[in-house]
Amino acid sequence: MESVVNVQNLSKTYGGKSVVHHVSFTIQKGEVVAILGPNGAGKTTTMKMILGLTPPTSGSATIFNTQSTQVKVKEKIGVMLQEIDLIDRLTVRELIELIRSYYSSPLSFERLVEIAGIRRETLKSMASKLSGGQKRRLGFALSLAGNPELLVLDEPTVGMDIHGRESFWEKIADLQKEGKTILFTTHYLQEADEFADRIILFQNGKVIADGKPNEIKSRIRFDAVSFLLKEQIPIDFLKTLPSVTDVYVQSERIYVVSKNTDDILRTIFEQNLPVHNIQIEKGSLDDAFKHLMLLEKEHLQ
Ligand SMILES: Nc1ncnc2c1ncn2[C@@H]1O[C@H](COP(=O)(O)OP(=O)(O)OP(=O)(O)O)[C@@H](O)[C@H]1O
Repeated sequence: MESVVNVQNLSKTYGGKSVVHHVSFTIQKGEVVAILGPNGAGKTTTMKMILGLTPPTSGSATIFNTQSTQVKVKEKIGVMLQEIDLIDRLTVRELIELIRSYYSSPLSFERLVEIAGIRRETLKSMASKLSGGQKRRLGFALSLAGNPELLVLDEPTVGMDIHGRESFWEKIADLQKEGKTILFTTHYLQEADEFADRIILFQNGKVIADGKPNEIKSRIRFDAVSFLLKEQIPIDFLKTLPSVTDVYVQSERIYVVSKNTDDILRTIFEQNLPVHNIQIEKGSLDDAFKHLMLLEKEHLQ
């Protein structure tokens, strides 16, 4: 198989703070891969390092086995970042034509307008005056202008309405059938699950799981025992119990995350811990993912 993106031990530090930490993965031709994780997990920074827009502190990233800053690679990549800077005083039509003119074999104007779902009446509008959703569509058209082999999309559906999202994902599926490789970031588990062949799960700048959506979903599902404290006691020792993967506090309730909730209950009773209102949480997938997001926020504070 042909490797399209190759990331080896990639790290980025901003002002002494590690935001991407020894990340490695390879993406093969024709894969649709989601980089999934909560806000601030390091998804955009990783993407920018892959694209050569931000230099890594250490490690390396290549596209088609070449540094992405080289022109011959740029011809093969289409990119849509979160903030779309649109040149002032150009209409949508003029901007699409301008970007097409940079490439040796661009997609036709009509095809771009059709794929991106841009309405005919929008073509005469000033690009910089478009709504958020319309800007995203235009950004999608521009990313495809050069008929790229690799599409890199940062949070592509933010700001799109439900119909916009549906048609966007249909087009992505069509592009995959044409053999294109697609890498996108998202913080929606559902989006990654439904539309990617593979999910690379980020947390706190690290890859914590990498696999097919079903594998990832089974990784993040969790059970927990939760309780309130009758009196303040140190709870850190709970983290050292063999089956425990996490202990956190939310609205005064202590959550002890473990695949073996019986073990936790036994410890509570054997040690006669001053707790009350004990609950067994059999987390749904959505809860598990929200939990992951919440953890991220607490770690950042
Ligand atoms: N230029 C920068 N200078 C300093 N810190 C930065 C810079 N860019 C990103 N960061 C920090 O790096 C961390 C990771 O940010 P990044 O944008 O990569 O996360 P993300 O997973 O893409 O999140 P989001 O979904 O919010 O874009 C954050 O804590 C962010 O504040």
